[in-house]
Amino acid sequence: MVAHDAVTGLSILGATGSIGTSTLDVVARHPDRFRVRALAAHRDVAGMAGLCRRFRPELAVMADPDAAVALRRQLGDDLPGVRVAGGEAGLIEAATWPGVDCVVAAIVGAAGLMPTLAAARDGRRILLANKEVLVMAGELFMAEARAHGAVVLPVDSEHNAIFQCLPEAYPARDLDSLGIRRLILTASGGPFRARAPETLAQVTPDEACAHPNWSMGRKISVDSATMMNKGLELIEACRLFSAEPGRVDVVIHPQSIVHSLVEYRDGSLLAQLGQPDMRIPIAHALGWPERLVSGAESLDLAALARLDFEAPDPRRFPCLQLAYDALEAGGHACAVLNAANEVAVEAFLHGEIGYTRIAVVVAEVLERMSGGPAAADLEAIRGVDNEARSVALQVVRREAG
Ligand SMILES: NC(=O)C1=CN([C@@H]2O[C@H](COP(=O)(O)OP(=O)(O)OC[C@H]3O[C@@H](n4cnc5c(N)ncnc54)[C@H](OP(=O)(O)O)[C@@H]3O)[C@@H](O)[C@H]2O)C=CC1
Ligand SMILES: CC(=O)[C@@H](O)[C@H](O)COP(=O)(O)O
Ligand SMILES: [Mn+2]
Repeated sequence: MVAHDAVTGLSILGATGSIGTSTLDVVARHPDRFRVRALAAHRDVAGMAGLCRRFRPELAVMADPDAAVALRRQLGDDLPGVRVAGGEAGLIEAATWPGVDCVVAAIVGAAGLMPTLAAARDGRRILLANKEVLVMAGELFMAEARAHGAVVLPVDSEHNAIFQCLPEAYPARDLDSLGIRRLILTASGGPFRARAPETLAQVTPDEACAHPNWSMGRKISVDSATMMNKGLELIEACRLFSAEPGRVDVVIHPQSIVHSLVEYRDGSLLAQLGQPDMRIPIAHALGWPERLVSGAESLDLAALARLDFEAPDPRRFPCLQLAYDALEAGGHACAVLNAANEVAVEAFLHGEIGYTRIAVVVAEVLERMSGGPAAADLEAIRGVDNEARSVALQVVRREAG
């Protein structure tokens, strides 16, 4: 076992969310090992105030400036030592706060791009849950991380599973030279895996968010239902592991026990299994290369009795096909896919469009913006993201009206 003599300073971006809460649950089990120095969220002032009282960070950031004012007021005289900041500048401050060794990137959506990129440029260790960063700006982000010596550890359960199944020589050697034939992402199939397709137009946001195995935020839960989540994860895998799209496959595994697999050239498949509990990949990434207690229960294989696998049906899950199409189109298509999906999911969650229209909106935006070159820099990426959002909003308004 590698000995550790220093306390690891943490910054948790998205601290009030599902990943943020699971991270803090693991961290609280290791008080001698971690010190929470910075926390950031959007506008959940009560949630953040509670975390500040419990973890006493040096910095607390609310992305919404009004929420930052409310947090300062709520903390009152109790915690004068906590600096409160707001806005995107505050998020970047949290990502680069002094004494932070490790940044947990767990903001949902494109809002996480700037702070996560700032952490990469500052050479911090990044525990990456925020897959949208890799989908919209994966090439730039990974290049910046490499250039500044930032280690990126995947928290997304499938990518963390793959990382655990790769040999130690990764990433110094590429997948081919390591004898790797395929990366296989498992997908639960979500709450509508077996539902009659003709009834899907009527499903409610709460039904779409009722994931059969995982408890997660609402945006990723809808993505799991449409299987856009697996599409985003396909792109995430290509970018994280420098894999060509043809080397990454998706298989439906309804139990979410096998979290993903690596197939080697000799035909061996290595898999990581565990309870569907995000504290496992989070603890793996927090402790890496050591292993930490996560709080997750052991897996009783005999009680499980069976593990099932099936091929995804592209007619039931058009969003997965759209992600394959965007990868194949290249250029700015993945950034367009991500932005259009964020707008469409938000519109569905607010009751503005039906569930089956999410794929329709994304497909139309991809078609209208097809053929654009890869955005060369951050400004260009933000430009594509903005344009795709405004095209998506036009489509949503037409659909809703
Ligand atoms: N949940 C899971 O099990 C998994 C999640 N992921 C990924 O992790 C990320 C987080 O997911 P999850 O925890 O489920 O999401 P949640 O919705 O539960 O939490 C989102 C977090 O991000 C914060 N946030 C939202 N918008 C902004 C913004 N504009 N600026 C700053 N902070 C913001 C929220 O703050 P506030 O509470 O104040 O709104 C909250 O802390 C996503 O990218 C998801 O795809 C990946 C694998 C598994
Ligand atoms: C926990 C996690 O990593 C999620 O991304 C999960 O994989 C979602 O489940 P689906 O397989 O249904 O997308
Ligand atoms: Mn996942």
